[in-house]
Amino acid sequence: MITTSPSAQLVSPASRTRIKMCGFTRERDVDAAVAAGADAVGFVLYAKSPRYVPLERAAELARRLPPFVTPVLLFVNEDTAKIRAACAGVTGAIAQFHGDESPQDCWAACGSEARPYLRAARIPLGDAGRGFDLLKFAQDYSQAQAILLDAHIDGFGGGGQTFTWSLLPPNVDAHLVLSGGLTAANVIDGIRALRPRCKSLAVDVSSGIEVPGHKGIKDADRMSEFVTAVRQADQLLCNK
Ligand SMILES: O=C(O)c1ccccc1NCC(=O)[C@H](O)[C@H](O)COP(=O)(O)O
Repeated sequence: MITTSPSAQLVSPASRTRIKMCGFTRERDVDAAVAAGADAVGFVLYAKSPRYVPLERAAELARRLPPFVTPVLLFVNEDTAKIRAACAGVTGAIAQFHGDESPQDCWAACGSEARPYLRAARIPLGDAGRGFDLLKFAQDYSQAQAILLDAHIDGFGGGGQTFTWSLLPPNVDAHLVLSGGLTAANVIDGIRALRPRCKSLAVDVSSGIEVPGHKGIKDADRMSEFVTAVRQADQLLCNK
């Protein structure tokens, strides 16, 4: 017989928020992310990023992943042939396009090979976010597995900044990944604000699980705290 404590709550599968952690460079951090409960682990293949890892290194780190934890390869305006080769070199990888890639670029690199991909929507900070047409973006990139919402910053991504979630449209016909400046302290608010607006919501974090001032170096405690906060959000929404 299975018993639970009186306070234990079952989380329905539909409300388990998937978690992607991004910008890994070290073995121990990948292992800690998996131990903490990450569903996906991202590697930045953009040479100008402080979190850049060459493809061979990304492949080596990704080989540590157990089944059902997905490696995600990040690209910024990369050549189609290089993207295809990179994805082929990392078993089970999906791609994340974080630059100015058109729907046709994404399709040529991944869609035509039936490989899932995420498309980043870089949303202007503050009130300027009002001008971003997410409905059109989601329609334009309807072949993407999900639209990853990030803050528009110099350097494309990993900036640790939040955009204004409340300015997003109330109904988006897409799977969304909330990203940009998430931490254990704000992710519950983010999930509560966004989950009702889309088909499904996952979250993505990089700076918020790092040792402060050390890009690409992750902190095991921060990763655990982040996952704990996401699970709290799931419980809160489950009980509503
Ligand atoms: O992380 C980078 O350095 C990076 C560079 C260029 C393009 C994308 C990059 N990261 C993308 C991510 O998926 C990050 O997780 C996302 O931007 C959120 O980052 P943060 O605000 O630091 O949590």
